[in-house]
Amino acid sequence: MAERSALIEGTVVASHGRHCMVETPDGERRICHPRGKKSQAVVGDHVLWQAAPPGQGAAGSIEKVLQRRNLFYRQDTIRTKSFAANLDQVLILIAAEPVFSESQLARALIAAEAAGIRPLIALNKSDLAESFARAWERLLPYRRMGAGQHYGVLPLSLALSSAVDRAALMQQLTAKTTLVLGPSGSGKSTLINLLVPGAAVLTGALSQALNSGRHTTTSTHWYWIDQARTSALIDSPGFQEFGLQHIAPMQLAACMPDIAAHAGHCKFYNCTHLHEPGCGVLEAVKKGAGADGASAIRHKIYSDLFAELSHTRY
Ligand SMILES: Nc1nc2c(ncn2[C@@H]2O[C@H](COP(=O)(O)OP(=O)(O)OP(=O)(O)O)[C@@H](O)[C@H]2O)c(=O)[nH]1
Ligand SMILES: [Zn+2]
Repeated sequence: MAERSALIEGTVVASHGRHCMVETPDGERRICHPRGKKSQAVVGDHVLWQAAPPGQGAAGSIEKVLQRRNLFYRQDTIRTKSFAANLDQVLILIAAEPVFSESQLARALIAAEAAGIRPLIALNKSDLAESFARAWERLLPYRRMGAGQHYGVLPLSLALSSAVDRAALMQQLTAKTTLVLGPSGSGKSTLINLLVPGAAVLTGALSQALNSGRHTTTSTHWYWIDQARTSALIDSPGFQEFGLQHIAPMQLAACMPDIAAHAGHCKFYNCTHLHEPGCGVLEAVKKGAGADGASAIRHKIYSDLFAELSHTRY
């Protein structure tokens, strides 16, 4: 029987289907396959892997996925998509154009809250003055949440003011692992290329290695953004159709900080904030989007989601 080689620690830095690229602490990278269903890993996972026995190829095997600090995922009625594990924050990049879907933004933020991961919002293309002003206005409730140490919105002009944006982003990203999400066209590639010169070439090579030579862009990638390899960005597709089936309707309010802020004032402890008398949230909505009120649009997103998550529960 061939002697089993030692277990080596590593971090998953790319994944495609069942194939992973694992990086050791000293920066060496190796393609690994999971040993069984239990060792199915996602980008950001810390794993124990093993080299193949001599003469059996270069690919290693993932023997164990170490306990996760968190997992960012979405879930529709039939499928779960895991984006990445062990994150410090999720950066949601939207832009003045194309016009972003507030429902999609809200869903991603709720998923982050539910997983206990800090969300950040950045609004790109500030050079498109008129549409930027409109988008900035739409983001008022989210900018307000920023005042309470929550979200805040970082204005960017990635294609134009690169040095300024680079500094502003590095301030947020240094010494952290950050997942970047955003709708198509918001500037994700521009952002990655600004922080990781040569990223496109890197990604192409990784995708080819993992996908047996065929080029693909539908995988998740980890990039170091500093020499010391303490700050990382993870680029992942799949911002659309952000299912939240893993969240119970009664858990929703706690995942929306501006709604939660008023939920403590409700008459009933199990208030749904939809129709009850003496509801603190409904009273805040009546006051409007002022400083002590709540946004009607945000409450509409809340009630639509509440209905969606209630209907599909069985
Ligand atoms: N006006 C303006 N255009 C920008 C800015 N940043 C990026 N763009 C442009 O927006 C378009 C989309 O940028 P990408 O970086 O390709 O966006 P993406 O999010 O990677 O898009 P997908 O590849 O579709 O996922 C490109 O034509 C960029 O040149 C900006 O600050 N201002
Ligand atoms: Zn209530």
